[in-house]
Amino acid sequence: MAPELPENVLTGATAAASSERAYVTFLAGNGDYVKGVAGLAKGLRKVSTAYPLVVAVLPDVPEEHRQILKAQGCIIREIEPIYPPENQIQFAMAYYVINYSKLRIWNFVEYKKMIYLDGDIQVYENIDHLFEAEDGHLYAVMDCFCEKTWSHSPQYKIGYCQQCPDRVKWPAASGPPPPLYFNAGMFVFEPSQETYHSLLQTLRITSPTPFAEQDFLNMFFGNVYKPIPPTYNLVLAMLWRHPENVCDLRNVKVVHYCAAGSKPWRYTGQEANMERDDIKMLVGKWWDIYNDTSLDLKSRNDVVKEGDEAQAQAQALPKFSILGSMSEPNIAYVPAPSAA
Ligand SMILES: O=c1ccn([C@@H]2O[C@H](COP(=O)(O)OP(=O)(O)O[C@H]3O[C@H](CO)[C@H](O)[C@H](O)[C@H]3O)[C@@H](O)[C@H]2O)c(=O)[nH]1
Ligand SMILES: O[C@H]1[C@H](O)[C@@H](O)[C@H](O)[C@@H](O)[C@H]1O
Repeated sequence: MAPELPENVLTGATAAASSERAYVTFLAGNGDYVKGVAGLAKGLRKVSTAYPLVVAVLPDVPEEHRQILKAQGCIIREIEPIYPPENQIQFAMAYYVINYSKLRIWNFVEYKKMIYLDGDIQVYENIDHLFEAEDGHLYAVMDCFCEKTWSHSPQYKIGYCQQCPDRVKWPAASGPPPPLYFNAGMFVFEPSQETYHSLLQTLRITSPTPFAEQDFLNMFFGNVYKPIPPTYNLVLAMLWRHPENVCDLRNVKVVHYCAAGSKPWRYTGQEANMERDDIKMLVGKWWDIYNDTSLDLKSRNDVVKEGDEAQAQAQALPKFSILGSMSEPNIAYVPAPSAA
C-alpha cells in the first residue's frame, strides 16, 4: 500500500520560526552539478517556499560556482569531506564515495528542521508542509530496486521490489523481507550535534557498501524512518518499473533525475528509456525553470547591489537547450576512498 502522510503534516498543526528551517543540498567538485543546484534554487523560488536553500559545499567547489549560487540567493556553507573507512568495496558509481560528506548537514544545528534535496532534484509544487511533520523521525520516499545499479543486491537477483512486494514475493526461507529502504536524495531530518557525532562514530566502524551514505543512512535511521508518498521524490525509474505507484505527472511535487542519462543538463536521449515522452516532458520542465530569467533572484527581489560586478556576472546563468547540454564534459570524480 502506498504510504500516506501523517495527519499533522496535512493540517500544518505546529509552527516554528521560519529562521529555524531550511532546505539543504550538497555540492562537490568543479563540474556541472552547479547547474542542478542553481536550477533547484530557482525551482524553490517558483513554488514560493518560505525557507532558504543552504548549499553544503566541499572545498573543491570553485569560487565562481559559489558566486553563481549566492546570486541565486543560496546560503553557502563550506564543509570538510568525510571518507568511509578504507575498503575494497565497489560503489554502484565510483563517485558515490564523496557522498558520505553529506553527513555534515546533521551539524547545521542553527536549524531545527531541514529538508535535504540532491542537486539533481527539482521541486514543482510547494512542499513546505513537510516541515510540520512530527519530530523524531526521518521522512523519505521508498526506493525502487529494479534498475541494474541494484544488481549486487539479493532483491534484484530474485526480482523482489518493495514497491510491489506481491509481484515477486520475498521467499519465506530467507526470513522476513528486508526493512524498508529509502532513497537518500530527499529526506526530512533534524540536525543535532548528538546525532552528528553518533553518525561519525558509527561510520568509523561500518564498512562501506555499494550505495555509500544512502545504505549507511538507511541502516542508521532504520528505526525512525517513516515512508512518505513517491510524489515527494519521484525516482524516474518508477515511470517504467512501477507506473501504478506514480501520480499524475502534472501534479508531481518533486522529481529526482537520477536514472542513468536523465540529468537534464547532460541529457542526450540516448540511454535506455530516455526517449520516453514522459522523460522528455520532465527534462523540458526542468529546463523551463533553469532558463526562466524571471525566476532569478534579482528579478524578484533587488537585494543584489547594483554595480556588484562579480554577482551580476554570476547571475547571468549560461543558457542551454536540451541539445545544447549534450556537449557538457563529465566531471572529474574523487578516484578512491581514503581512511576516515
Ligand atoms: O560530482 C558530484 C557528484 C554528486 N554531487 C552531489 O551529490 C548528489 C548525489 O549524486 P547523484 O545525484 O549523482 O547520485 P544519485 O542520484 O545517483 O544517487 C543516489 O545515491 C547516492 C549514493 O551515494 C546518494 O545517496 C544520492 O543522494 C542518491 O540520490 C548530487 O545530486 C549532488 O548534489 C555533486 O555535487 N558533485
Ligand atoms: O537509490 C538509487 C540511486 O538513487 C540511483 O542513482 C538510481 O539510479 C536508482 O534508481 C536508485 O534506486
